[in-house]
Order: sequence, then C-alpha cells, then structure tokens
Amino acid sequence: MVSAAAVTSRVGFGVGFGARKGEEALHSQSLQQSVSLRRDFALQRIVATGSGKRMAGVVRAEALPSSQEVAESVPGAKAVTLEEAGTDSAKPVSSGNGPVSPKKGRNENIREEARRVCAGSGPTSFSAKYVPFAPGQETDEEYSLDEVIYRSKTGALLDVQHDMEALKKAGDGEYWRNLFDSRVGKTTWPYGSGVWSKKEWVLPEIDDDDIVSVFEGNSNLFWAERFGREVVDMTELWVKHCGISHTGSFKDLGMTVLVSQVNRLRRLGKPLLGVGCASTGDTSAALSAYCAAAGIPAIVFLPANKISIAQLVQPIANGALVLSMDTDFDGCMRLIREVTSELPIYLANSLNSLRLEGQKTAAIEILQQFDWEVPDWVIVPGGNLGNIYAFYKGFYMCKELGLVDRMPRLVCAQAANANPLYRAFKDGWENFKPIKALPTFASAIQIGDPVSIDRAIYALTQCDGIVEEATEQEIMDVCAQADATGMFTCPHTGVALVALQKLRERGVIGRNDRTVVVSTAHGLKFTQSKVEYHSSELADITSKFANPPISVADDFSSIMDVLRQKLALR
Ligand SMILES: Cc1ncc(COP(=O)(O)O)c(C=O)c1O
Ligand SMILES: N[C@@H](CCOP(=O)(O)O)C(=O)O
Repeated sequence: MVSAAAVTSRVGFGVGFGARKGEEALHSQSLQQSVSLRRDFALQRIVATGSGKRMAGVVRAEALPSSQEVAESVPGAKAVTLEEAGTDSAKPVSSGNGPVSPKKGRNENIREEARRVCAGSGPTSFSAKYVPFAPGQETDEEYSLDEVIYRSKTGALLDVQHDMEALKKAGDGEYWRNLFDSRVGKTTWPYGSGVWSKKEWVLPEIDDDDIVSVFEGNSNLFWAERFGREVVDMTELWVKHCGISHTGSFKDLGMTVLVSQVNRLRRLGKPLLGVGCASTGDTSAALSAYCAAAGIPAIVFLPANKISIAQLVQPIANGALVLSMDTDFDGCMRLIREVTSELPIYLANSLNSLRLEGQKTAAIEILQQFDWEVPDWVIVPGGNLGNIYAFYKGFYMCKELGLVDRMPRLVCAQAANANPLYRAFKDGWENFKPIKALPTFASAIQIGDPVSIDRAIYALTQCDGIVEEATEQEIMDVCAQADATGMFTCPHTGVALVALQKLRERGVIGRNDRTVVVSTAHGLKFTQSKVEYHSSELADITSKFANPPISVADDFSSIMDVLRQKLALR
C-alpha cells in the first residue's frame, strides 16, 4: 500500500521478482466484427459555462479546461453560458440497425467506415431511459439518458430501463444470439468491443462516432481444471477473467459506456468540464484511461496509502488530476458526491447506473461463451455492490428476451474485514447497517457503506442468492493455492474462491455444478502481498503455501546440491 508521494516499488526477496516489469505487461485484448453498422447525425452543438471561477480553491482549477477550451476541443463547438445551455438539449436523430458492412476502403479508418456504412440507415427503434430503482413499483418518473442525474426525486438509485417490447419485437432469442455471436472476433467499429457488440442492449441511441472504446470485453472464460479437481473437488469450475482487460480490471466494461455518454453530452452542449470518481484503485485507472483516450479531463479521489502502486501509477500516467486524501474509500465517495453536485464534473462511480450497463455484458458474455447454456452458479466479489447487480441484470435480460430459459444462482463474496452485505444476509436481509471497513488484502473492496446496497439485495433475493465472507488468512492461502495451479489471482478473486470453498464444504455447491468464479482484476496489480506471503513476512498470517526463491552460490556443485534435494534426485 502506497501513497501518491511515494511512487517507488518495494519488491522484497533478495533475488528480485521483476514485479515492476511484470506490472507493465498488462495488455488489452481485442477481437471482433460487425453485422450492422450505422451512423446517426447527432447535433454537434457544444456549450460550456463560465463556472471555472467557482472551482478555484476546491480543486486545481488550472488543471481543468476553461469553457472556451472545452468548446474548442470539440468539433463544431461554441462556448455559451450555463443559462443558454439549459438542461434539455435537442435530441439527436437516432440510428437504425444498418446493413452489413462492406469491405473497408483502403484509406478509411474504422470510424470512417462505420460512418459510411451507416449513413443511409434509418432511426433505431430501440431506446433506454433512467427510472427510479424501485422494482415492482409503478412510477411516472423518468429521465432522458442525456440528463445529468444520479438519484430520483426521493433520493433512490436510478436504473437504466430499456424498451423491452422493442427489443422483443426485433427478434426472438435466436435472433439476438445470432446477432451477438456474429460480432465476435472482428474489428468493426464499435462492435469489436465485447460491450458494444451488445450496443442495442447497452446505449442503443448513442452515435457510433461518440463511442470511446479500446475494444474491451471478450475476456476469456477458462476451465480451472486443476484447482477444481485438487482444491475443491469439482469437475466444472470456470473462471471468467475480467481482469485481462485494458486497465487490468472489469471496470473498463462500465467505463467505456460512461465516458462515451460524457463524450456525447459534451457534443450535445452539456457544460461538463470533466469526469470524477472516488476509487480504491480500479475505477480510477479505468476512468483515467478512457478520459485520456477521449481528451476529457479526469479527476480522481484516492484514499492515501490504501491502493497498490500498479493502481496508483495508472491515473498518474494517463494524466488525470489525482487527489490523494487522508481518509478511506467511503470518505472519498462522500466528498466526490459533494463536489460533483457543486461543479460540472460528471460522477463516474457505479452510483451512476450507466456504468452497470457496460458491466452487465460480462454476464451475457458468459452465456455466449457456454454456447448459451446457463451455469448453475456465478460467484462475484462485492464492494460498492454495483457489479453483483450488473451480473443479475445481464442474466435477467437474456432470460426475458428468450436467449436462455433460466437464471444462474448468484453468490456475492466479501472480505470479512469489509462485510456489511454479509452481515445483512445473515440477518435475513433485515437491518442493513454501514460499517467502518477494516484494511484487507482485497483492498479494492475495503468498502463499508456500499452505494448499491439496494440493487445488491434485490439481485440476490431475486435469484436465491447467497453471501459468503473470507478472512485475511483464507484469502492469502487460497490465492497461493490457485496460483500454484497456474492462475495469478488478485485478492478479490481470492475472496470469491474462498466463498466457493466454503459452499463446497457445506455441500451447497455440488461436485458437478457448473460454477463460474468472476476474477475481477489482474493479479499483476496486487503483487506486493504475494511477495510478502511467499517470504513469510505478513504479520498475523501463516504462509502455509509459501514458495520462496532459494539463494544459491553461483557454482555448479551448489546448484546441483539444491536440485538433488528439491527434485529428490540421487
Ligand atoms: C478488483 C475489484 N473487485 C471487486 C470489486 C467490487 O465491485 P463492486 O464495487 O461493484 O461490488 C471492485 C471494486 O469495488 C474491484 O476493484
Ligand atoms: N473498487 C472500486 C470501488 C468503487 O467502485 P465503483 O464501482 O462504484 O466505482 C474502485 O476500484 O474504485
């Protein structure tokens, strides 16, 4: 755990593990294609306000662009006042489902190709809007996705509601399965992304030109054969590796959607000077990368000394405005909410339901990767609790629209040191109480007052879900065990694996139940605790599965002695 002031690596082991080099090796993955491309002719009016003055003294105002700069940075923009801007910009003409893409022209880039192919297509029949998150309750309250709003009139969370009738009318389950399958493995804009290959179910009305994507998603779902067999006695254990992603965590899935919508809002003239979040390290990394790709300022609030170096260096390298604070994540979250309600900075945490629209595509991808067969269990580590709802929503939409005929059961896994949901579950879902979360190796889920608590409880109760917890000792041991079978787990994935172990021990999950553990981040973001575990340096932790390097003199006979002993040679 490090502070912004100390960006130096402390690796350990005299022989050196090369951890820093490895951390840099995170890479993005891309696949893909298209079937239909389209372009709508969105209004390209941009406005900005004179609010820069109000920002001075709150954050480093000079790091953010002036209204004139915002206007100048967007094609066709002109600077106007907040009053002129109003809140209800005219709606763009929406796009249709478009024809199959012909071959790309020699001098065309993929955006230009998408523009050309879609120029002739009509308006899309799909739409989505914000409604209060109040399942089962009738309400007339609704908002356009082009409004900047995070809560309902009563203060409830919002949800993105799709026009399910229009989606049903477009085709049956087979139609959607075929459409989504046809887009995998290509580089057609924007369907080369695992998120945007499901565009009709994500942000159906956004202009392809506004999309900010690094072709995220399409992460691998692999059979964890040896861990399954040797550690939990299972035949069908799978890991969905959402951490093999552009910034090393599942946050990319939601951030491409949120930053694309911000891109659109700025083009439509909303006076947004930047995008901000509180973070335990992964949200800030994703936000900074997507904002940097789009040329939009990012502002991140981080709890000092509570995130890894690999996480901290990401927003720094991507040019975000990084504010390191002497508080925990919950403190940062309170502050970013205050700041974003005062300044024209868009809130990027999962309180903002746009994020979950991208994250839900991981659930759809799991079904797709199983050739549309439904697994029995899906285990997701939970912190701020947006992701567990996102998974529920992805599975739910697939069932509602006929792609599959049932839902898997969901398990949310929490660190015992940060377990407010687990406590509520044990209490029969009565009396949820926020807690003060304690430090945990699973530092990205050290959250005591999760913003999506209502969404999580709803998701879990709808699918007969379960909540489990993992102690620090259990997390470190299971990560070492998993790594020894060829994985390289982050501690949050460890929390999910512990939940699996416990549910197997109690016989809740059966030996042959097809089970997916969601790995939420890349292990290379969290190397320090592994180094300390394997060198038996962790206070209060017994390193039962330690595999430290052996120091050996650089001569043949010393090396042979060690090999004889370790490999039981005679
Ligand atoms: C690596 C990792 N795993 C799991 C989570 C938990 O996700 P959520 O906050 O949506 O519950 C987070 C962030 O909170 C995370 O960064
Ligand atoms: N683990 C998260 C915590 C914030 O969650 P969010 O999904 O609400 O942004 C992080 O990496 O910051």
